[in-house]
Formats: sequence, C-alpha cells, structure tokens
Amino acid sequence: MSLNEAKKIAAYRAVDEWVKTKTAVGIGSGSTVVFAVDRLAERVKQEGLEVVCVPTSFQARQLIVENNLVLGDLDRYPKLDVAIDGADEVDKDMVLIKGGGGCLLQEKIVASCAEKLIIIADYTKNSQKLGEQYKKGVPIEVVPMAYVPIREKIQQLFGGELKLRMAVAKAGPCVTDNGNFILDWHFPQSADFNWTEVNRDLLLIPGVVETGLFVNMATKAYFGMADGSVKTQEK
Ligand SMILES: O=C(CO)[C@H](O)[C@H](O)COP(=O)(O)O
Repeated sequence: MSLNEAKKIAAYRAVDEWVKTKTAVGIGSGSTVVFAVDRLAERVKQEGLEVVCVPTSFQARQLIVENNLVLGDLDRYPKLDVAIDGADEVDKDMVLIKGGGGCLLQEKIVASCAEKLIIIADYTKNSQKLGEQYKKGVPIEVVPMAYVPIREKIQQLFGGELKLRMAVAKAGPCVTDNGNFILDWHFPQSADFNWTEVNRDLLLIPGVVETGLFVNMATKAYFGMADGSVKTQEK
C-alpha cells in the first residue's frame, strides 16, 4: 500500500468514527487532511451530513471552500466538537510533533478549542520516541526580529541545533500564515526530555509564539498501515 493510500484509510476511518451531523469540526493542515476533507464532502453529498468547518491554515481554508463545505471561524464557533489533523510524529505517550507544514500555531489554537483532537497519519509517523522517525526537528514559530537570540537561548538551554526554515520557491525564510519565522530545533537524540517541561520552557522565551510540541492534546491517533489495516492509539 502506498503512503497516500495509508493516509486515506486513516483519514476516512477517523472522519467516519468522529464526525457527527450538526457539529463544528476543526480542519487541520497537510497532505493527510486532504483525504479527511474529501470524505467530509462525500458524506455531505451522500448522507446530508451538516458540519461547519473551522480551518487551521490558508491551505485548510482553501480545501473547505473548494469542497463547498461550510466555512466557520472561532468567533462564531469558539467551541468545536472535534478537530481532525495530521502529525509529523506521534510517540508512545501521544506527544506529537506538528508544524512540518508550518501551520502549528493555528493548529494548536484550533485543537485547544476542540473537545477532541483526532490525529490521522500514515505508518511512518508512529514512533516510540520523538525523533526516531521524523528527522526535521521540532518546529518553533518565532517573531522574526527575535530569531537569532531565541536560537541561542534554546541552544544554551537544551543543546542541539536550530535551523531557520527557508522557503522553497522564494529567496529567504519561510514566512508562516501569521507572518512569523520557523526555527526547526534538531534536539539531541540522546537526551531523555520531559516534553511538558520543554514545551513550557520554550514558551517562556520572549518572541517564541508557539511550539510544534503537542503534549496532552490528542485523544486518539489513526495510522494507515502498509498492510491496509488501520492501527489506533490512545493515551
Ligand atoms: O503539522 C502539520 C502542518 O503544520 C501537518 O499536520 C503535519 O506536517 C503532517 O502533514 P502530512 O499530513 O502532510 O504528513
């Protein structure tokens, strides 16, 4: 089974199990979420499902609009029934790395407004320990003027290496949907971090807007496996 097929079976299963009619749903970002939105659109047509979709990024907003789903926002729907999102890695304790697509800030805000955060992913995201599978580090969204001092402070506090994420089809840094930069923190693999504490300490650094560490947020993860099955994980 290809990676895309694995993403699709995880997304379809999660949408079918968690999205009920007359609910407000947070829509995550990334390539796996595309399949979740496809399934939502299918169910709207087939069974008259009524959902309002609150996006976590420009990409998610476009997906909602292009699929003719009802677009909502947190002003009107500050409490969501469920948020469905991808992840870059999920460890054995359901700690997530998110932000590979640069959308971590709005993803965390939307997840924090949802009663349940449901993760959909292919089998390459399923780890025992963070960093085992995902090699691009923990994304940290920062205010542009502060990226150098923040980089130094994190390096001194925890070690590892921080790389300013660069844009792909533009010269210079990657700029988030919120006008910020991203530092990808390649943390030392040998360290046995308490991610709750690390996340809290990172957020205390002036200029750090949000981290891609999602601790104690996810309710359940669905992994599409290579053999065509879907593996689930709960805390
Ligand atoms: O956090 C994210 C974007 O900021 C995505 O959820 C994460 O990168 C997973 O993406 P994909 O479904 O493409 O593997």
